[in-house]
Amino acid sequence: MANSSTDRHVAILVFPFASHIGILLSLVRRLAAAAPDTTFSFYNTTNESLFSGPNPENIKPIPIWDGVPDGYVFTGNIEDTINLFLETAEEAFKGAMRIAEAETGRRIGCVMGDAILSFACDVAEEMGVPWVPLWVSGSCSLSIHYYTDLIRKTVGIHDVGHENELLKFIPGFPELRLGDLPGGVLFGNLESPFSIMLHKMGKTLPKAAAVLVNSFEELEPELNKDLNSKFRKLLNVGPLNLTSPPPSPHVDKYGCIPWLEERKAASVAYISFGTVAQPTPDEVVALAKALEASGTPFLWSIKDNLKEQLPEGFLKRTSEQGKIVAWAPQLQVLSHSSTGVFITQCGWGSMLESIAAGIPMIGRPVFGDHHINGWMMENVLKIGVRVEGGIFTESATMRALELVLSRESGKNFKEQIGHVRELALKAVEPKGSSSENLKTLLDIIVTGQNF
Ligand SMILES: [O-]c1cc(O)cc2[o+]c(-c3ccc(O)cc3)c(O[C@@H]3O[C@H](CO)[C@H](O)[C@H](O)[C@H]3O)cc12
Ligand SMILES: O=c1ccn([C@@H]2O[C@H](COP(=O)(O)OP(=O)(O)O)[C@@H](O)[C@H]2O)c(=O)[nH]1
Repeated sequence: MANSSTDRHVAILVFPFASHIGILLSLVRRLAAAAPDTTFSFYNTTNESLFSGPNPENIKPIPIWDGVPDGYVFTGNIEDTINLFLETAEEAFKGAMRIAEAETGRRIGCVMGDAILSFACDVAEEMGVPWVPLWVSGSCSLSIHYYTDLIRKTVGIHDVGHENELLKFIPGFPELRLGDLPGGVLFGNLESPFSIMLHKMGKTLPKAAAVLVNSFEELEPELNKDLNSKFRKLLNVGPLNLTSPPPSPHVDKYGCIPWLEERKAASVAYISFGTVAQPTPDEVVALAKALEASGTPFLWSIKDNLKEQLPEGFLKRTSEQGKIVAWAPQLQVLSHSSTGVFITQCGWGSMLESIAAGIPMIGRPVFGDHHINGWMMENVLKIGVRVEGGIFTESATMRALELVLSRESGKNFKEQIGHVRELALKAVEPKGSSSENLKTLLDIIVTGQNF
């Protein structure tokens, strides 16, 4: 028996890696504020910092096991840790959901969560409640996971050597290089739990009451039109960095903003590769040489282990030109008037943040959805370029900096991303497409209607 709308209980299943957690929590904060009588149990491996800031009281954090056995020696490869988590996740979540129902005294009436956790569909079916997954990336990568079987059947599975072949049969993709597909579709380890989970997700999504995407309809109209015909409901509810900004602005621990204040307008290259990806040590050297040779002011968020790879004397020679930090308040940096270009790995969250700030990009995709995100950025949205050859060299990086920062082409990129930014801002206005979709979502999860 489903609860009444005054004592609804929604379970939120988290994929606790990369920026997935924060994106999902930002949506749940928005829903919890709009539905104060509904309980949202949020199942995550221990991550106290997430709930250190102000949170609606109707979000109940529920700890789950991360799947790492006692005494396990980490390999340093995040995919190994992800695979450990995925191997025990279904039972861990089921147990935690029973605890949440006992502690709240409320039966779970809807199962939401990261779309990667597609076993949640079976769990919801067993409970007789709707499944509402959130894909934290864009419709471009989501479409490829939906069409994975067709792609494999048509193209065949390859290891290497076919990267430059073109796909021309996926709706919404006029043509796409095989090398730009997410890992685990045709290339890479197709048998890893992570790849298997993404493949299963693509086949399970049509059973969802609604598929949520961290994007906005106007960004990928052709892709959304096709996926809308394949799923019961496709709801673009983003950009979530705009609809649901973090509860408290990031602390500027390393003084990035005061440093930017001293720089000329639109002159600074901000560099970051997200929370997981890293360029190779050789590329760190090439990027550093290009920045020094071009004289481009730079703000570089780089993990300490890579900082040691910087060229001898680079930090001293560029002490007036650039600033190196271990972490930057990225939203505030991208929004600062001194920032002129974002050198990024093309993570979806970072790309949306760059669009919201109106900052053109230079992309160096690393793994996952980065390549297809970079393809969108360069070829469809035309709001930046990917570095020639796909890896940083001194010459290719200097050409990209010149293209985006100092030529007429740079003005075109700035103008174009201004148009895309306007579309994003319009989508999250009270009558915008994403705001309307959020209302539909609330109907589904709170009143149990509209699906
Ligand atoms: O943290 C990750 C570690 C890893 O070994 C692989 C991935 O892959 C993906 C991924 C794979 C395929 C796909 O279509 C999308 C994503 C990861 O997702 C992260 O999603 C973020 C959404 O804002 C962002 O796009 C990141 O760049 C992705 O890495 C994570 C990992
Ligand atoms: O110095 C940094 C580096 C990254 N980020 C944030 O970390 C997230 C990275 O997400 P992205 O989609 O780029 O990739 P992921 O980390 O999921 O691989 C984004 O929200 C960034 O704003 C940040 O705040 N400061």
